[in-house]
Amino acid sequence: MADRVYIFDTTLRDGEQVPGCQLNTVEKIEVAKALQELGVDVIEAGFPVSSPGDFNSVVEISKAVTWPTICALTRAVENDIDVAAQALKYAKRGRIHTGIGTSPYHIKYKLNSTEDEVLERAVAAVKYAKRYVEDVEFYAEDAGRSDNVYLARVVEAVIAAGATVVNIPDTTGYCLPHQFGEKINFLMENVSNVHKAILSTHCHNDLGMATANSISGVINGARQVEVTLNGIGERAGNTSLEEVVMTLKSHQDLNLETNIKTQNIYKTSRLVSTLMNMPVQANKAIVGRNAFAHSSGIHQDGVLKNRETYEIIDPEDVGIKESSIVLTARSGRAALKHRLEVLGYILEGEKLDEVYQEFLKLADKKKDIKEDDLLVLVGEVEKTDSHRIKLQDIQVVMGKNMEPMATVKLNIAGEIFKACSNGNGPVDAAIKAVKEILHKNVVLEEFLIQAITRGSDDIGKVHMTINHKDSFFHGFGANTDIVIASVEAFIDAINKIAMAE
Ligand SMILES: CC(=O)SCCNC(=O)CCNC(=O)[C@H](O)C(C)(C)COP(=O)(O)OP(=O)(O)OC[C@H]1O[C@@H](n2cnc3c(N)ncnc32)[C@H](O)[C@@H]1OP(=O)(O)O
Ligand SMILES: CC(C)C(=O)C(=O)O
Ligand SMILES: [Mg+2]
Repeated sequence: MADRVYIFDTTLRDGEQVPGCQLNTVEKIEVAKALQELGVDVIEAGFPVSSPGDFNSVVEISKAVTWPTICALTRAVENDIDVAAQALKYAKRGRIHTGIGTSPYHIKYKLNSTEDEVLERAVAAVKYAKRYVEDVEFYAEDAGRSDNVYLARVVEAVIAAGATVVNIPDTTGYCLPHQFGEKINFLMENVSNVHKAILSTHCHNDLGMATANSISGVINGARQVEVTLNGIGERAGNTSLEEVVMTLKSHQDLNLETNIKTQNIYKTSRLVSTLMNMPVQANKAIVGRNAFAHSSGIHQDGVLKNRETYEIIDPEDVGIKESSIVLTARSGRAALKHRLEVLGYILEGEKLDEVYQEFLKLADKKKDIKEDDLLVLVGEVEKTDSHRIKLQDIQVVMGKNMEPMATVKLNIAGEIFKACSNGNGPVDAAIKAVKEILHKNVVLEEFLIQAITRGSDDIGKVHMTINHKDSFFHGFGANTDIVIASVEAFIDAINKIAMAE
C-alpha cells in the first residue's frame, strides 16, 4: 500500500507574504474553501499576532472550513502563542505552528543568542503551545543551513516536549536536493524519538530547487510537504503544490500518495492568481499557459498521433480540458491539417500544400495563427482560384512630409501590368495605380478597416463597396499589411464586376 504524504498549504500565510498579494478576509475564506475542495490536509491560515486583520481571517477561516486542520503561525514567544490559540478558537482541528531559527546566522545575528538558549526557547514554546492544542508543529527556521548534529538535538527535544510535526525549512532555498535529502535522512536515523512525530519539508525556491528538495525530503522519510499554489511566497517563492502532487502522482514507483483531487488544481491555481493579482508565468510547470501547449511541428505531429509522445501528464488530470496545438511558423502540415479539420475543412495533398505555403508566409509575420486567420487563409486560397485579376506585387513609399507613391503590378489572366501613382495616403496611391491599369470607371462608396484578432501583428480586414454603373460591388481583403488588404479588397470588387458583366 502507498504511504500517505500530507499536504500542508501555506498559500494564505507564506504565499500571502508576497508584496501586493495581501487578501481581505472574504477573499481568504474563498481560497480556504477552494483548498478544502482541493483536498489539502492542513491550511496555514495566517500569523494571528501580526495584525487584527490576520487574526480575524484565522477566526473566520476556522469557522468556514469543516475538515482540514487550520494552522496558525507564531514565533517562540508566549504572546504570539496566546493570540494564535485565541484565533483558533473555532477550528474543528487547530494546530499551532511555533518555532525559532536554528542556523548560526539566525542564532547569532537575528536572535543574538546561543545554541543552548535557542534550544531552551524551542522546548518552552512547544510546551506552552501544548497547553492550548494537542497538535503542535515546530519549525527550525533556516534548518537548510543549520548544523545537522545541533538540528537533531533540537528536533529530539521538541518531540519530547510534545511536537506532533517537526518542520525542517530550507528557509533561504540554499540546499541542493541531495543535501536536503541527506539532512532528512540524518534526522530519521539520529533522532531517537523521530517515529513519534512527522517530519515536514518547507522549501523555498531561491535557486529554483524547492520542488526537487521537497521530493528529496519525502524520499528520505518526510511525510508532510509545505506548499503554496503556483509556488508563491517570500522572495522567489515556496514549493508549489501542483508540482509536488503531480510528481508523486506521475512517479507511482515512489509508492507515495496524497489526498489531492488533482482535477481541481487548475481552477484553484487560477483563483489564487486572480485574487492575488499574481500572474502565473506562461511556462510554469503544470498550471502555466504553455504547460500543455505544443507549438512546433514535430511535437504537434507526435502529440496528434499519440498524446504521450510529448506529454507525461494528461491535462484532464489537473482540470485542463485538453492540450493545445498552437500554430506558428514552426508548425508543420499535420498541425495545420488538424486545426483546419476542427474548423470543418478537410484538406489533403496539393490543396493542403497550397494553404500551408500561405500559412507559412502569414506565420512568419505573425506570432501565432488564430482560427480567424485560418478561415481567412482558406477563403483566400479558394478565392484566388476564381480571380481573373490578381495582385502580383506592390510597393509603397511614404513618410512624414512626403507624398506617398505606390507601384503596383497586376496579373491579368497571366499577363503582367505595371503602374505608379501618388495619392493622399498610401491606400489612395495604391488604388489609383490599380485604376490606372484597369481604366474602370468606379467610385469608392465605403471603406472599412478592422483588426481581426488582437495585437499590432494581427491581420487587418478590409471591406470595400464600389459603385459601377449604379450597381454596388463588395470586395474583401485581409493581410497583416492594411495597404495590401485594401488593394486586394478593391481588386476583389473589380473581379466581381467582371464576373457580373
Ligand atoms: C521565515 C518566515 O516566513 S517567518 C514569518 C514571517 N512573517 C512575518 O514576519 C509576518 C508577521 N510579522 C509581524 O507582523 C511582526 O514582525 C511581528 C508582529 C511578528 C513582530 O513585530 P515586532 O515586535 O515589531 O518585531 P520585528 O518584526 O521588528 O522584529 C522581530 C523580532 O522577533 C524576533 N524573532 C524573530 N523570529 C523569532 C522567533 N521565531 N522566535 C522568537 N523571536 C523571534 C527577532 O529577533 C526580533 O526581535 P528583537 O526585536 O528583539 O530583535
Ligand atoms: C515560518 C517558517 C516555517 C518559514 O516560513 C520558513 O522557514 O521559510
Ligand atoms: Mg517560508
